[in-house]
Amino acid sequence: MQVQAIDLHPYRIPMPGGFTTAHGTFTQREGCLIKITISGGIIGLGEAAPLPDFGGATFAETYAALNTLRDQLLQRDCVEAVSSLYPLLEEQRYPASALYGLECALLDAWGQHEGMSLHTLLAPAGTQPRANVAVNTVIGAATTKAVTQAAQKAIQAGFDCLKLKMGLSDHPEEEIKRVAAVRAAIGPKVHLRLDANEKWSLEQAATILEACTQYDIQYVEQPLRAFDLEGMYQLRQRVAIPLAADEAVYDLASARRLLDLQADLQAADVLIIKPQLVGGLYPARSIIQTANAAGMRCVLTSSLEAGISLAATLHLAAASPEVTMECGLATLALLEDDLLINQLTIRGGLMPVPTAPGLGVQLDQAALARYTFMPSQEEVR
Ligand SMILES: O=C(O)CCC(=O)c1ccccc1C(=O)O
Ligand SMILES: [Mg+2]
Repeated sequence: MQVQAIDLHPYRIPMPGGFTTAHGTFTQREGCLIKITISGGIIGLGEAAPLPDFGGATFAETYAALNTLRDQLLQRDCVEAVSSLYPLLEEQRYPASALYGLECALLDAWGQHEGMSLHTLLAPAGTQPRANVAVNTVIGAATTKAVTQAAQKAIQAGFDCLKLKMGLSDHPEEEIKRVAAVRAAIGPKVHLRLDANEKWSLEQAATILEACTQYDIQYVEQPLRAFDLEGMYQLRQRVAIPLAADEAVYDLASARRLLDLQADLQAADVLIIKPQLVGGLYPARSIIQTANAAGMRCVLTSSLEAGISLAATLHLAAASPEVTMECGLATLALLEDDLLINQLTIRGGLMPVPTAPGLGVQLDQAALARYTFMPSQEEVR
């Protein structure tokens, strides 16, 4: 199982409707598709899609790192190559998304070689991976009317969990009214979570969340600035709605810091984990297990990447018995295309996990060709 070739394919996929957070609007997604060929002609797929606005490296840094790492992995045994990535992650020498993309491609190849699907490979001994993962949809529209309409549409499509983007208005009363309108539109049973993307001050957050307690909020993502862990701790004492750290989990070390604080200054009830940021499926799994042992819950989400990396996160969610809340994986529809031949589906709020060996997905070469772009000289270096 020797690594024989590593091919890199930078892609840029438009996001026709955009994705607006309190940080701004994504209108396209850039990443690098990774194809790793091992002996026997098996090809593993991975995707390095950094999120520079969320603490990740830039595309240029990630692409440069992939070019360097490629030379280090060629000719090595596939399993040994996977293990060689984790010390590099600990040393923080390379962007997390580069290491994750390579891990994913190597695990896909390994899984195919073993005839085992990734969720089976990843499932802890003695546990049975799930065949489907419950997912939430995200709603972020300009007006309250558009938001409630989108919420109703999502329910009709079968979602049982909605995430509402907040922080888009400067007036706390408008934010509260929006939550009230959505809860009224979706009825009492559907799970409702909020995401403020760091927009609020401690006082604003306390005002809005106290008023929203009556609307049965599952949790609120990142009400305060990513670095304000002390503020998060204080807010937790003041409001009953569980707080989730999202932007505060921008790499593996930051996730561990939140877990370390758990004992005395607990800054979050829930950790939002993105494999692209924490640097791999195994690192993500170790965070999930440590968090679970410490009484903190984790939710896995996409980084708005294409279907290859999204499928990998889906496999991990299916293989993580500790992850019981809906995962943020309903984001492929935001992209113009997802680079897969058989696209991942969502029915009744559930995403079926591919069952074929490895990732179980097939690359759509024509789609990749459509979205391939040439990085500048500087990025190739
Ligand atoms: O969590 C989800 O439902 C989808 C993923 C998501 O919202 C997201 C994806 C990339 C960057 C930031 C965010 C976010 O939580 O704002
Ligand atoms: Mg978030």
